[in-house]
Amino acid sequence: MRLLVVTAVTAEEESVARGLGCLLEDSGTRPVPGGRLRRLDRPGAPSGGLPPGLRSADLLAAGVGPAAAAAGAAAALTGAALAGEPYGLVISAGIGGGFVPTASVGSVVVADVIVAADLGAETAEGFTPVTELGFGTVEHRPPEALSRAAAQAVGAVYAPVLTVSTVTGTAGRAAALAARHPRAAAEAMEGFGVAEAAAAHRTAVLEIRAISNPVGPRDRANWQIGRALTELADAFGKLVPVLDTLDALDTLDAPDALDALDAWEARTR
Ligand SMILES: O=C(O)c1cccc(C(=O)CC[C@H]2O[C@@H](n3cnc4c(=O)[nH]cnc43)[C@H](O)[C@@H]2O)c1
Repeated sequence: MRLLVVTAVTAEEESVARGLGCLLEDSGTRPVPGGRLRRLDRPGAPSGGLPPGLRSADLLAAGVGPAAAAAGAAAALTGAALAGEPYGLVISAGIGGGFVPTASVGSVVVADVIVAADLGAETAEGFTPVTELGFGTVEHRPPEALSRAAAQAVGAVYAPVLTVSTVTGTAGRAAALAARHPRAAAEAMEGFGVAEAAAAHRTAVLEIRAISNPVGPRDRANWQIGRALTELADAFGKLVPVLDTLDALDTLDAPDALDALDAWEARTR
């Protein structure tokens, strides 16, 4: 199974690489339009054949925000498909803000749903999501059994992760988001962009966030970014055994990847 992990910045990419390092070796970089992929490969078996399971991971630091994330993920997914090496799974990963008390600083959240929380219109009655205006979508759902297994392996909170274009900086905004999304555990700025690109390629998506700060009044000096990056690396280390079971996606083209994942989910239930 080939994996693409999209982060915003290289510090997050480095954490993911450290976490996956127990299984995969760094084999350099590959260009993609607008950026470069860092390739981690699994060493071949002595016979020259590759063992089943997770074969490689491409890591992409695509920039901050949903637009940069979508553009980067789409370029990588398209490049891989054209090269005849489509990805079986895309993960949006990085640090994020946690809704207190569900997700405290230092905890990890795996999304059961990835929500575009500010994609819509402001009206006299308040915020209206774009779907109520007759357009598009505001939610992407990761495969349930896979995301649940990932959360369990990592010891993560399993709950909605919101994607916003503006980091929440007031108690009022935090309360408004929590009222609209009472189950939300985290907010970040890239998940929905990555999920849109994955959906266009009919490829499964996960989002994993290590919490660096509470969602609420802006207190940038107290963001615990180093701690969150360590937790992110730890989470990817714990995720390896789950990713290693996804060999069913190995030989399939992207259009079939979701069907293969359904089959995997049926087997593991
Ligand atoms: O100094 C600020 O207030 C500020 C404004 C915009 C962006 C930033 C960043 O540091 C980028 C945020 C980066 O990290 C993720 N992240 C982390 N915590 C949060 C949060 O509470 N809300 C939204 N995003 C967050 C995000 O995914 C970005 O990649 C700082």
